[in-house]
Amino acid sequence: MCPTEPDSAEAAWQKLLRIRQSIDNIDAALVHLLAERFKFTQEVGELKAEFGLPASDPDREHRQIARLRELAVESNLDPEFAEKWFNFVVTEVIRHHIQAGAEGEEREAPL
Ligand SMILES: O=C(O)C(=O)C[C@]1(C(=O)O)C=C[C@@H](O)C=C1
Repeated sequence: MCPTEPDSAEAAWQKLLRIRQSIDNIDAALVHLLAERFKFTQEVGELKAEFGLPASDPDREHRQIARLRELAVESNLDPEFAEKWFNFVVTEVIRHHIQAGAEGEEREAPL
């Protein structure tokens, strides 16, 4: 048996708990990072709504996807997954931008 492998069910359980602590920390960091990203995209949405800019920017998205796919490969992460994750987040951002634009229009033209 490899010396770093747990040699009993108890040792395996201790190792699982230790690994889960790191997974918990990473999940917390991801939530914090996503919250920060959405704070910034909210600012972008307000800017776009104020100046009548389109909610989505497909060129920017394509450039980001190419960049993130490269970073994923370098980091040994599946580039398909990186692209899916980005598209999932951006779809939500665009939904917020459209909502912000509609609310801005309502404020400008009340019934
Ligand atoms: O950079 C922008 O213009 C944004 O609105 C942000 C963002 C993103 O979340 O990365 C979202 C929508 C656009 O299609 C492109 C990028």
